[in-house]
Amino acid sequence: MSRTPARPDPLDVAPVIPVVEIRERAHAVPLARALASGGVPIVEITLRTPDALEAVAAVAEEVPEILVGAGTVTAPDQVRRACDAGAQFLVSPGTTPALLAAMVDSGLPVLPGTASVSEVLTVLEAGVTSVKFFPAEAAGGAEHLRALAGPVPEARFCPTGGITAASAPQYLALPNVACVGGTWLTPRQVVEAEDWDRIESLAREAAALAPPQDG
Ligand SMILES: O=C[C@H](O)COP(=O)(O)O
Ligand SMILES: CC(=O)C(=O)O
Repeated sequence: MSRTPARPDPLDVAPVIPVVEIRERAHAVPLARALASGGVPIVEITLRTPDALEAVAAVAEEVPEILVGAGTVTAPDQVRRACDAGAQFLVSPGTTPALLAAMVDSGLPVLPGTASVSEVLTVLEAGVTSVKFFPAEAAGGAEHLRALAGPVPEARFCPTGGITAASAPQYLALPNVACVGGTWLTPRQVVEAEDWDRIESLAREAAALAPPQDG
């Protein structure tokens, strides 16, 4: 009998989840390889570009050393398409009952987006404890998350939105933050120049921000 191997929680892979918009399909595989070589074996490809699902599929197929997820999942029908493409986790910027149900039903690890205590409670009610906090800087930053550690200690966060290499450590120091998300590892001009060495070096710096935490 074959078994589907358990997939790691995306929060436990690296201190940073790189959030990537793929504008050229051919960039997906070398970019993923550069992140993994730099010590960040995880990437969230946002479903914001025409080639995003094919990029997810290419990375899932050709870069087994990285965990590839689909981000910007905003509607239930995108969940099936992301699963069919081979996504290994799903990320949404926000949460609705229908979207949350579809994400949970997928059986994949999920990172639903929240910006309020009520949204966090909704996600916890669905049995999900890995939670995205978006848009982190605009929605209250590290102070917001520090305030949540008392009333909802079971929620583990990946704050995303406006975070940089300079601001990441203040989030990573919080007990309820497992990792942060951000685009700073993959600047658009660096990707367009296909400067994969630079991406690898940015990943190396990000990997050194903090060790991955145990589940
Ligand atoms: O929407 C964009 C990402 O979720 C975060 O981007 P950022 O790290 O550039 O703020
Ligand atoms: C905001 C984000 O990272 C997403 O669109 O999933």
